[in-house]
Amino acid sequence: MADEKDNLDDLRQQVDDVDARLQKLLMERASIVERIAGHKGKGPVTRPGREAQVLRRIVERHSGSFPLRGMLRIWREIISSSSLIQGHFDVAYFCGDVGPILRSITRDHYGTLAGLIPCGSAAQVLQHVSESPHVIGVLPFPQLEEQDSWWQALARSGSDVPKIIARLPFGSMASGEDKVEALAISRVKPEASGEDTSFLVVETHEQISRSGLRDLLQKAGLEVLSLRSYLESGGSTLSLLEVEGFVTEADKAFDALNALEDSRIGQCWFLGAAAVPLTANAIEKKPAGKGKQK
Ligand SMILES: C=C(O[C@@H]1C=C(C(=O)O)C=C[C@H]1O)C(=O)O
Repeated sequence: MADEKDNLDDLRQQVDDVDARLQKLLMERASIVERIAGHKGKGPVTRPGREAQVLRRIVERHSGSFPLRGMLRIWREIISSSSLIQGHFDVAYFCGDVGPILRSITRDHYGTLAGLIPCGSAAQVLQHVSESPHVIGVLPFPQLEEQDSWWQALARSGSDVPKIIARLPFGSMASGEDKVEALAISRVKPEASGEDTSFLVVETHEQISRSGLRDLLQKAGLEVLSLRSYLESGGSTLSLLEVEGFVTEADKAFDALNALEDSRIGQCWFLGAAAVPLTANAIEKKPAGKGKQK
């Protein structure tokens, strides 16, 4: 029931006033971003770790009836537009089996203005990203026991080898498509967000069970969250491991893994790291119902 004191025209005037304030604040934000760009120089325009922190704070602060998913979507748009103020970037995405879904996940995350490059194969995505630090790649999250997966191509050393930098969707924005996940790759180094998982590839020369490999990694201080293996033609096995935390080549855990000196273990590569996405639970726990909040 409308409050008698509320006059409809007044209320609309109040909405218009809030809109004007919001727009002014966004313009003010943009001018601060321009100053940040001045400090960054030629540094990367998108910073996935920092972006995750910004979005997590949105969730923490949220209350009231405005749907949190909508709020997160608005902020993704703000962040991507802010990145584009600083410099151009394109996003090459794989339009294979889950192509239309990957496209909408990519668009949700990188916003209306990002240039999208549809690619018919993961190899094409990798090529675009390898050739330019201004291209981000979006690829399907590797499935268990998938034979020919794109991550094997990242198990190489060198500064021009793309790394995993983000996991999408971050805020479960694409409703109904949440089950499809993707990983973003870039030539720009991954950065910690404070709550991350890392991706490693470990080569093994002899038969070693999944639990055996998990135990070995635990000895090196690495908590394995998931493991996908692929038998190479030469007889060795490459395993993609997702481990808890932000673990890079420079990390002690990585050294410890190399120092195990277990003859079954061959080379190890750091593939990158990604901020842990917001769970549906974290988003839904913020009530969107009327009148529940002060
Ligand atoms: C403003 C920055 O650049 C980008 C835009 C951000 C934003 O709008 O909040 C956050 C991180 C970067 O992706 C920054 O690096 O701080």
